[in-house]
Amino acid sequence: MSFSNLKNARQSKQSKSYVNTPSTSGASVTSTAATAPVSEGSKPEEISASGLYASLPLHIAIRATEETGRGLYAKQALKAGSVLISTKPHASALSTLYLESHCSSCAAPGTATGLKRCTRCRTVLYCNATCQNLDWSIHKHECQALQKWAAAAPSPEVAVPNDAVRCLGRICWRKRAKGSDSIWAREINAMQSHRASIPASAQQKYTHLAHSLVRYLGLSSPEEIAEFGFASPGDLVDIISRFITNSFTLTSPSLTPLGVCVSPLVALINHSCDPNAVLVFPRASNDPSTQEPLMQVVAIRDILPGEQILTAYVDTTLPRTLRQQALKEAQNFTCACTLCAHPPPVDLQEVIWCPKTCGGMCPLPTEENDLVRCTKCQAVVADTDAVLDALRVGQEALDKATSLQNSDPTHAHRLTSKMIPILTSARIVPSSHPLLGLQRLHQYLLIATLSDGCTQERLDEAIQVASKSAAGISSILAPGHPIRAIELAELGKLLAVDEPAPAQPGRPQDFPPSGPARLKMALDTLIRARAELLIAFGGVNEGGQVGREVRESIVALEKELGVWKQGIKNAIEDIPKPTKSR
Ligand SMILES: C[S@@+](CC[C@H](N)C(=O)[O-])C[C@H]1O[C@@H](n2cnc3c(N)ncnc32)[C@H](O)[C@@H]1O
Repeated sequence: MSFSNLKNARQSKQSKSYVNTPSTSGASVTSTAATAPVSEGSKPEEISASGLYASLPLHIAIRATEETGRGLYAKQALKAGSVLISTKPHASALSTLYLESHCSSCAAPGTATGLKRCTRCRTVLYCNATCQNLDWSIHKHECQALQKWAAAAPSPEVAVPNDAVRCLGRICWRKRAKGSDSIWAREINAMQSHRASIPASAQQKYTHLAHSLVRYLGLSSPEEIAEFGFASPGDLVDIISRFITNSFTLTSPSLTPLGVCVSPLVALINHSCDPNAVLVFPRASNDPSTQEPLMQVVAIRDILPGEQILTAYVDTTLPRTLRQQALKEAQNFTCACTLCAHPPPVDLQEVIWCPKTCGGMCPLPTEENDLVRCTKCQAVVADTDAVLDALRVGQEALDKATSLQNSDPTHAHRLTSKMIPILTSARIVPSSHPLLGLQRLHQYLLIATLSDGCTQERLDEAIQVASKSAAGISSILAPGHPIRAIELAELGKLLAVDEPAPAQPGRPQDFPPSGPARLKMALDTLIRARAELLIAFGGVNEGGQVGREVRESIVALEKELGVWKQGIKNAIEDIPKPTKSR
């Protein structure tokens, strides 16, 4: 495989992400339709969809409980790898970083012939006229708003509003066009709003978003606000609250966060840190320009009849304390899933190796509790201050490198290169935070440097880092989780890249191996990756775009290895047979 096949494999997973953020409880739902009449206890109660959600499949029901409000439930057994919901979002917007490189209609990356730029606003680009025409009914409003925004911008850095403002603008224009009584608008209004319980810490965010939206939509009078079906400025806060609570990260088929999108149906799904389903954008459609971006909810475990369908709102590679903190801050609820309520005695997301190297592990020390022991040999960790220091600087470096990854990748790479050995020497286990995050970011930055020149040294280093990331991820995420499947696919693809200067025969090299052994390892890894991709991105989608690419690589590698084996066979047959000596 040539190096170019690796491009687009994965870019950063570390950038800002949207989640479908929840509010306090079912009682605070202010929806106008399909609102949850919450049950007395925790027994889920079936509720009517009130004519909404045309794409709700027959095998899924909307039910509600006192504790979590509405949710989606399986009416029949659902197999891992089956696509539970497939729907186009009501609205989506690319983040500013991707406006130049992706189509603003179908979210595909630019092709070799290049994307076509809107000649009026010069801000959005499209694959072709089909994509442009499909987007025109909304973009015609957006186009003018973007031009006005750019003309008034004090500097080029703020010449385009952020994706949240642009997505909200798209929702408002579409709502105005369809009418407040349309099913489309009723579905938007049925999404949960936190207007009544906005935490003080979030007030500034809401105010800023509201000001930006008013400016972007060009609203200057109550009459203009009314045109969008808002009875008062308070209704504007409501739509912002619904957006913040229910928006999702729009991702590429390899999980790169590309922007934001909203689907009222998918927003009915509640959260678990141990989810049985995932939300992905596999690019499954046969008619990409008209259907994409297509959101799909895929079961990653077998789901029983009556079981609730649950996805994770937060990055589940993070330790429990950070997940809980993120859910509380952004979504105002305390997660009581099995992983949070009954954490395992050794949580692989926050552990160090035993100081006596017995093979056991110790929980991470904290400022409050610095007396920690190996759970296997009971050895006490003596150097807790050093571990705490390493964790603190590791977190700082991860935050800094994450923020610099696109603007100054060299600096970000220096930071990850420096920090990984420090955390490793503090005996942090590779699946633990923040080492895993640093490792994954380092891998992304290394792969990016390969495009400047793929030397054997750089390629081998990228493979070593990818292998550690894949091992760390595999120890904490279940088989078939998309992050795990993509990590394995990336490792396999790196192993399959043609070696610029393979190690000479006879020169032993531990890892990665060279020559045919490397190809065999690539093949095995890609076969494992494909099995997981078929679950993560749906069997009917053949594992999505990445699954289809991996299948092609497997076929190519099998051929290559076949040629090699045949070559050996031929060479053996060509060796003249020793003649019998007299
Ligand atoms: C995106 S909505 C999900 C659908 C929502 N239950 C509804 O009725 O519209 C997020 C909200 O659901 C609730 N929720 C979701 N997962 C929860 C969980 N694990 N525990 C408690 N509440 C949860 C929270 O109230 C949250 O504000």
